[in-house]
Amino acid sequence: MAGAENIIQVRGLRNSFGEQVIHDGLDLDVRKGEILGVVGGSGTGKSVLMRTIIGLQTPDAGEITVFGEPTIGREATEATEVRKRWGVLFQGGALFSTLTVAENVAVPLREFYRDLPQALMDEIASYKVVMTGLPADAGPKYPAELSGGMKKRAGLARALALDPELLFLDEPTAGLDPIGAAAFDQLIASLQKTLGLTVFLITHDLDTLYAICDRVAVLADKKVIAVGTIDELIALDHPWIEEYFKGPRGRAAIAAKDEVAGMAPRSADADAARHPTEVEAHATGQHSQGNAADAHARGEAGTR
Ligand SMILES: Nc1ncnc2c1ncn2[C@@H]1O[C@H](COP(=O)(O)OP(=O)(O)OP(=O)(O)O)[C@@H](O)[C@H]1O
Repeated sequence: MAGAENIIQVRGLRNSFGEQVIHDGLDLDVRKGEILGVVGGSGTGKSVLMRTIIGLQTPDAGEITVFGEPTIGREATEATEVRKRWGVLFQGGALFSTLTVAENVAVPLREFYRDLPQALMDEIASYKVVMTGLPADAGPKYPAELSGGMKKRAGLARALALDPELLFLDEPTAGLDPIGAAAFDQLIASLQKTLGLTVFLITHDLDTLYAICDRVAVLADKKVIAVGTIDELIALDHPWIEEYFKGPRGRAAIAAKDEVAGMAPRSADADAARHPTEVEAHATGQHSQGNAADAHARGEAGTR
């Protein structure tokens, strides 16, 4: 993929809240048409990174371009054209509880296309509802009437309202049961393929990483310490990465993936050995996260 077009480019990003430095010298490229998984221990700043890329958080320093347009320090009104080209599924879905599903989906349409006739807005909303696998009668329902999985789908329908080219997903499968999570993974993969989307996907879910991500970016030590395929990452000598992918959950995820593929069980080491790394990594050997992977896996709500 050398020379692939970067849809998102982050350089030298620094974010802090008071004394707490979240990112320092963070670089990241997201390539056109890929599903990039973003992982890291709790509090490493995955959501803050996403919020900064989409312009909801102003960093102390750094440069970010999305579709070649700078997003930092621009008023929402200035960046309208580029904002229309992405959709966001926030953690937990972030639906407006007083609006129906269809009204939630119509929110971005109202924001960007005020003059759109109501009938057309309704039609687009119903189409997006069905597209995300919700029953057609989900449109008039309120979020409180939906299951967790349905809420995620409604949030995804809203994220797709403007036919985006780029999708930001913040922990889309958190809190879903394994079957619901696997179904949601497949929905993302099939939408990505059908619509040719580029996807920035924050997750703690190893099954999601194995099932649908083309590459994975690892956040630790205030930076993206490595980016690559899982095989490439596993081949790196970094304690957090090793523990994350080769810990109990990592091994279970590999076994599940192999079972789906009808392959004999193998180990993460064997996986890595098949692909000697050429990772585009900034693997630095810094490892202040220590046992974060394990702690993270234990504390994570995802049940897979
Ligand atoms: N608006 C804010 N004001 C102050 N601190 C904040 C703010 N937003 C985030 N933080 C802090 O920044 C750090 C990174 O938060 P963030 O939500 O990005 O972590 P994360 O990697 O997404 O974590 P998790 O995996 O638990 O969701 C945390 O310590 C958080 O408390």
